[in-house]
Amino acid sequence: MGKRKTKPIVAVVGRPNVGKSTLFNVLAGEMISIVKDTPGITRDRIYADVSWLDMSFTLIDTGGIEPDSKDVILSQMREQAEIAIETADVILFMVDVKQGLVDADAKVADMLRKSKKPIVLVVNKVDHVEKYMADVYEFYNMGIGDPHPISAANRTGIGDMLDVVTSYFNKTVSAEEEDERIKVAIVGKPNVGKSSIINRLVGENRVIVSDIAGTTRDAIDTDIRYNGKDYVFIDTAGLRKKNKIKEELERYMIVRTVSAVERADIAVLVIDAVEGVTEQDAKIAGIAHERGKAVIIAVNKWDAIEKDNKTVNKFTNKVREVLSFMSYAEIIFISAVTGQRLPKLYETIDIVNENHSMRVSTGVLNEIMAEAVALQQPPSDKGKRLRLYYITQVSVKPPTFVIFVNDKELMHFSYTRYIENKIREAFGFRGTPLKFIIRERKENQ
Ligand SMILES: Nc1nc2c(ncn2[C@@H]2O[C@H](COP(=O)(O)OP(=O)(O)OP(=O)(O)O)[C@@H](O)[C@H]2O)c(=O)[nH]1
Ligand SMILES: Nc1nc2c(ncn2[C@@H]2O[C@H](COP(=O)(O)OP(=O)(O)OP(=O)(O)O)[C@@H](O)[C@H]2O)c(=O)[nH]1
Repeated sequence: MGKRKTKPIVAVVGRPNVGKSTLFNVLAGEMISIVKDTPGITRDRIYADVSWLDMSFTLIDTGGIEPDSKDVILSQMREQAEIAIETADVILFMVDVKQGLVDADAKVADMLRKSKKPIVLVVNKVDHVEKYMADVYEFYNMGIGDPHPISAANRTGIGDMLDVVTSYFNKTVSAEEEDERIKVAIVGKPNVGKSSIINRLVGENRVIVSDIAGTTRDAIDTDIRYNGKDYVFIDTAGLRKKNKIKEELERYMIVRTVSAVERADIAVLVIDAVEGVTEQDAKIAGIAHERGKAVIIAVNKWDAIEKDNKTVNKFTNKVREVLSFMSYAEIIFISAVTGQRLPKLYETIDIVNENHSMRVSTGVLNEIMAEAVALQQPPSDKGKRLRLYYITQVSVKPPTFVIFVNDKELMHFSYTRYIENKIREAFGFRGTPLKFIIRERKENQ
């Protein structure tokens, strides 16, 4: 433990109507982990966490809006495929047995093949295997490997398909585990100054060319050695804006943010000081929050606003209000243009990195919990009082605690929050979310 757990990313590519949403619902369905205490985040099904046996991955639906002409379909699919190639560890290419092999599929298959990414060809709507098997074989002609028949609607073939998908995971995971560099995703809506920050950081420091060459997505990774430590900055800037309608842009922004954040330990959320903090910032922040990453809120363009001695406080309060679900996040005020407080950005990265992987001994945790319980009586309901028996930290990144209680129903969110605050008072855990798992245990166990 203590190693970074990177969840692989699986992107679904396919023409309209082949059944992507249906598959998405089958895989994510009830398992979709909506974080209820993250307000402002209406989560459309752009991405979801999926578990299969002992593995888990992030599923991304790259499909945008419904196009209406054949030309648009092809160009849209190309966009989807590009996003998938850029962000995914495994690409799930979905076709429809009832429509057969169409030209657009073949063209996209060519693109995917060239990317050298693992591709799983999934043939959907094979509701009767005997009836359709001959049609399934036709898809061998695409030259991207074996077609895997499924019926998303009937939920058949899904397990075999997942076995193939997950069989590609191990290789990437072991390579990442060797990696001791501090991984920082620079996220934020367009035009807040993400590239400017990275350029400024690069300008002042030697850049080491990434040693994992050859993959498209490393093009957006920047390695920097600073004060004898190695950092990787993962960029989400430079979204191609041409020909994009608002909803599409937003989808791509989210897909890229999820992919960057997933590969990082720390997310630096860049906010534009001139524009102030917005709901769009909250949406991006929510991605880092629900993924349990350490978070630094960097208010950029600080050079560009009029300031008096109350400005920092006012801005801080506003950020705390809009991003109330991440009160743990560090806030700093920077300028990519003047370089103001960029050294402090590194300092803050180091601090939150340490806190994100900090471990507290069980003995000390139980002392703190006992004290907390003595100070504020746990809640009761219908004559039954909550009892907290034991607390232990089970993992890091983010720090995760298990609390054993007599009755889970009695452990209200507010009391968990109270215990969390006591733990933070004692240890800080600056910049990192904490996770709590509540377990029931019999009185005399
Ligand atoms: N017979 C059959 N129909 C299916 C199956 N899976 C999906 N469908 C149907 O195919 C249609 C399209 O499914 P969707 O999941 O919406 O397809 P999509 O690829 O997400 O489509 P877009 O949102 O347009 O990109 C729906 O009418 C589904 O009910 C299947 O396994 N068998
Ligand atoms: N005054 C001021 N302007 C800045 C600062 N940082 C960036 N800018 C300007 O803001 C604009 C956007 O900066 P970028 O670095 O391209 O922003 P980005 O977030 O990478 O944008 P996308 O590529 O669209 O995601 C540019 O005109 C920059 O010159 C800053 O600290 N102060």
